[in-house]
Amino acid sequence: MEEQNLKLYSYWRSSCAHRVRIALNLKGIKYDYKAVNLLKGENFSPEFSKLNPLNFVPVLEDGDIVICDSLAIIIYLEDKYPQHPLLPTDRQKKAINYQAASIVSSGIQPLQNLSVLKYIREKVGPHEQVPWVRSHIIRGFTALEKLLQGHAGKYATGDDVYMADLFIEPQIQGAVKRFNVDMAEFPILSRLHEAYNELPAFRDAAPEKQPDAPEESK
Ligand SMILES: N[C@@H](CCC(=O)N[C@@H](CS)C(=O)NCC(=O)O)C(=O)O
Repeated sequence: MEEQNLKLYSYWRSSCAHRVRIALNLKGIKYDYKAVNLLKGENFSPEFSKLNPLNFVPVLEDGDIVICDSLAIIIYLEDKYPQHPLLPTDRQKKAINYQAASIVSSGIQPLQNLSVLKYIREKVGPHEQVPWVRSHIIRGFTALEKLLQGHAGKYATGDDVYMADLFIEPQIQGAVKRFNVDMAEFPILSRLHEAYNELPAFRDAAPEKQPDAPEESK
């Protein structure tokens, strides 16, 4: 692992932080893990608000440089650390990686984050939370299956791991573990999920492996 002075503000179960953890592991970059407990509202502390006025994890600190948002962080890491490229050179495959990242990061995850769930729980009703999230996951996964058809190899866009994979796996883990989505409907995604599990960079980034994961999740 390459020695760096990077700090990653993360929460064990955050799928957005999970994407960045995979990128750091693939590139072999050591970092300092700063736990931010979202359930305790630590993301709304004055110190954290200074780092990210949107009060979301992940945040990456690299000396004086502070980057909020997993996609921005991943692009920053890609620029700074060329090892293990996260984008293919083929233009079409590159575009598929951008689309997959966007389907997850704007079409699925924002609709299931804690603030949205709290709003639904309080303003609509607690029973509406899970059906809401599941419907958006299923819609996004259906689009991903179509997008990857004819392009997926061992991984999302061929036989190497790229950006799409970093977004897909944390979303599948959340879908299965937290929202009980039946992956049988999504054969490509199910196959990818199995393949990621073989890779140490993915295994070590998993929520239950993080220092702030509660004992019962391990
Ligand atoms: N677009 C942002 C979204 C960040 C985000 O939604 N983070 C979630 C955890 S995955 C969060 O901090 N939620 C806290 C909340 O909803 O209050 C990214 O990709 O980093």
